[in-house]
Amino acid sequence: MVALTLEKVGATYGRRVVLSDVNTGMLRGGGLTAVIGPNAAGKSTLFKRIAGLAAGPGLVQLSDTAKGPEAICYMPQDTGANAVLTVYESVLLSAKQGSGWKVKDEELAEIDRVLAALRIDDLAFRGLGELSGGQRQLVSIAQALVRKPEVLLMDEPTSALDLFRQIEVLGFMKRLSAQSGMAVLIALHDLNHALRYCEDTIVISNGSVVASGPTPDVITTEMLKSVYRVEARVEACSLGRPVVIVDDSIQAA
Ligand SMILES: Nc1ncnc2c1ncn2[C@@H]1O[C@H](COP(=O)(O)OP(=O)(O)OP(=O)(O)O)[C@@H](O)[C@H]1O
Repeated sequence: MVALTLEKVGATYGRRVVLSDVNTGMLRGGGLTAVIGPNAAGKSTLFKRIAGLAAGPGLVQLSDTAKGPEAICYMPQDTGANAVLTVYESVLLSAKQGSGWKVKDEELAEIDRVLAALRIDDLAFRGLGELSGGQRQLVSIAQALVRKPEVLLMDEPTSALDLFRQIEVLGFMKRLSAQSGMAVLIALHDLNHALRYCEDTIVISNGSVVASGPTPDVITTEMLKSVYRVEARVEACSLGRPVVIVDDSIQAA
C-alpha cells in the first residue's frame, strides 16, 4: 500500500513563503486524512507542493508506489468548465492524460462505473458549460478517480454539494480508499465531516502544521479556540458520534 511522508516541506510563490517546515509521519493508503485550517492558512498550497505544482524546500517522499510521481493526483478547488466538451469527453480526456490516444474497452467501462458510482451517468452527454456548480464538482471528482491515483489530494471536494451528496461522496471515498488502498487527503471546512469520515487530521495555520494525529484527538475545544477563534464544544450526539457545536466567535480584544 502506498505511503506518503513529508519532511521539512515548504512552499513559496516567488519570494513569498506561504508554507514552512511541514513534517508528517508516514501517511498510509487505505483511509481519509483531513487537512483543515482557516482561510489562507496554506491548505491548497500544501496540496500543490505535494503534487509538484508549487516550488519549495523539503522532501515529498512516496513509498510502495506502483506508478512513481504519476501516482499523485490533485483535484483543485476551482475547476473551470470547458464548455466545448461533454462530461463523458472530459472524463475520457482525464483518463487518457499522459497515455496514448488508443481507447480500450476496459477504460470506457471504468468511466461508466465511475459516473454511475457518483450518480452522474445521466449527465454523460451534457456539455460541461451547462452544468450546475455541484454537478461540475462531481464531474471533477470523476475526472480524478478515472486516473486511478494512489494518492488523491481533494481540495474542498464537497463545497458545492447539497447535504445528501456531501455524505454520499465522502462515504464513497472512504469505502473506495479502504478497498483500493488509495491515500486520500481532503481539505475541508466542515469539521463535522472530518470527525465523521477522516481517521486522521492535519491542522494548518499561518503556513505551519499546528496539530496532527487521530481526528478526535486533534479537533478539540482548545484547537477551535486557538486556530479558528471560536468558542465551541465537541460533544457526542445522540448516536454517540463526536460533533462540533459552535457557540460564538471570539472577538479580538
Ligand atoms: N499563486 C499565488 N501567488 C501568490 N500567493 C498565493 C498564490 N496562491 C495562494 N497564495 C497565497 O498563499 C496563502 C495560502 O493560500 P492557500 O490557497 O494555500 O490557502 P487555503 O488554506 O487553501 O485557503 P482557503 O481555505 O481560503 O481555500 C494565501 O495568503 C494566499 O493569498
